[in-house]
Amino acid sequence: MTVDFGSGIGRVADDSREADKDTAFLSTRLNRSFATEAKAKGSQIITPKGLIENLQLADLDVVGITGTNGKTTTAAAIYSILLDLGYKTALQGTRGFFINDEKIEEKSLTTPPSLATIAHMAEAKSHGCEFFVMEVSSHAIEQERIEGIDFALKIHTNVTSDHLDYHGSIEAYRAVKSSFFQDSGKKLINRDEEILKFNMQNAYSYGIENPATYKVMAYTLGGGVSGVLKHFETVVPFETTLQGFFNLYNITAAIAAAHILTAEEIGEICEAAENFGGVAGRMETVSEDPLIIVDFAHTEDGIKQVLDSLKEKEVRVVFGAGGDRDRSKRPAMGRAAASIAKKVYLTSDNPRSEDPVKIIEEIVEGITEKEKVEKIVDRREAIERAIEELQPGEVLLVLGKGDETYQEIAGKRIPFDDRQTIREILASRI
Ligand SMILES: CC(=O)N[C@H]1[C@@H](OP(=O)(O)OP(=O)(O)OC[C@H]2O[C@@H](n3ccc(=O)[nH]c3=O)[C@H](O)[C@@H]2O)O[C@H](CO)[C@@H](O)[C@@H]1O[C@H](C)C(=O)N[C@@H](C)C(=O)N[C@H](CCC(=O)O)C(=O)O
Ligand SMILES: Nc1ncnc2c1ncn2[C@@H]1O[C@H](COP(=O)(O)OP(=O)(O)OP(=O)(O)O)[C@@H](O)[C@H]1O
Ligand SMILES: N[C@H](CCC[C@H](N)C(=O)O)C(=O)O
Ligand SMILES: [Mg+2]
Repeated sequence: MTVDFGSGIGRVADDSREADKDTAFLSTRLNRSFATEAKAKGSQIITPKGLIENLQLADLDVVGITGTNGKTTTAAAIYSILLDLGYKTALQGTRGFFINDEKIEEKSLTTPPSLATIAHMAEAKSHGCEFFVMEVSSHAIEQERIEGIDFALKIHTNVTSDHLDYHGSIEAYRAVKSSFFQDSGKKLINRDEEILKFNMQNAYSYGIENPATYKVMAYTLGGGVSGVLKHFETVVPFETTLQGFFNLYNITAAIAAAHILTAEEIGEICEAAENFGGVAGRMETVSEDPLIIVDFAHTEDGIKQVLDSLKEKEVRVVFGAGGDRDRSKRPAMGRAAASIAKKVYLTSDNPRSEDPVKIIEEIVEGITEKEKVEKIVDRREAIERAIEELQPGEVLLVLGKGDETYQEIAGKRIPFDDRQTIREILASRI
């Protein structure tokens, strides 16, 4: 891509084929081998650090959130709190790019390539933003898409298991996540998890079970996650409309982050947190009666967390697993769902170039309670069957796609939205 930053550095490209004497070449880990070619075309070579300096972005406070699950939710909560407190803020992540409550770009990657992120940072600064909240994926850490960014705060949500196809092993995945936290900058760590290795300097922590800088002393989950937060001598209550125990971690991390980043009173921050309504497609109640919830759980831990948070109810689950993605998570997802749910309807979730029937079989391999399984390749039919069989008092969970608006089959994106599909099926039954 090429970005025109205007007067000063002017045009910058991260592809040697777009570089010339008027277009500087941003040299990164991914394209360094093409720098000689760009130079030969008369292009000035610049590094991400050099570009950030040139654009004078140092006073933009960048907040980076990483972890297997909860990045989008925690990032959105921080963004919402900071905006509510009156700070101009930008948000970059899985759902796209936003500035001061306005959507600027549609979703692409969770962490875009270096040049795109720096362009977003420049845009945020030109809109007067003080904060730039971004999700940092494990791919981005490994590929150094975040090179040159001096983070004001780095946040850890959790490290369970995903993307092992890319990283090769769970050890390699954990090492990549840990590598993000080795510098002496400010960091906020989930104390209830012991997987992450981090530099203790400037480390703050949050937790529910273990002693932490920001510690949840008591909580309730009914009707929305609420609790009492203790920070040294200060004890403050907070209330939210978020569903699920795991969201207690996300909101606590967000409150702690806002407190570390600003000079605001923690009580004010907790009040602002109450206005965060959650993220589309994450524990989104699509229908109250019958109770049907759509969630983006697409890992073993995500499924476990969502089911655990509804354990007082009988639950039916519709889900699949993505094609051309980590295959090792498929049986584990099956096991997690079938060990708690009354019935699982296995279906397609972006099979991409793979055979959806084979993906379903790989999920089934992890399930011992085979009598609980029904396989329906067509996702709409699977949802239809589950709604048909849903008994009074039960909950239907439709997992994996969240706010996605397509189903990717054989390289084609076909419009499909779980929430809309559920509404259509319910409407046709009246
Ligand atoms: C596997 C993977 O992550 N691949 C990423 C990688 O692709 P690549 O290494 O194949 O790129 P490449 O084509 O070799 O080019 C490397 C660089 O050389 C440059 N180039 C290339 C040719 C040339 O002649 N001259 C030249 O300068 C290219 O412009 C590019 O800058 O570098 C590209 C440019 O930065 C990325 O767009 C691409 O992401 C692909 C599209 C992708 O799907 N990635 C997914 C898996 C991903 O990153 N997902 C994560 C996690 C999702 C989550 O859990 O939330 C994400 O952050 O979204
Ligand atoms: N703190 C958490 N711990 C465990 N699971 C969580 C947590 N927060 C969210 N989840 C589960 O993970 C799903 C995805 O949440 P979210 O979109 O916030 O994560 P993410 O890390 O951004 O995911 P992705 O990498 O796919 O973009 C949720 O729908 C929920 O099922
Ligand atoms: N960030 C995740 C999202 C997975 C969502 C699920 N619907 C799928 O397609 O597997 C990934 O790209 O692996
Ligand atoms: Mg995300």
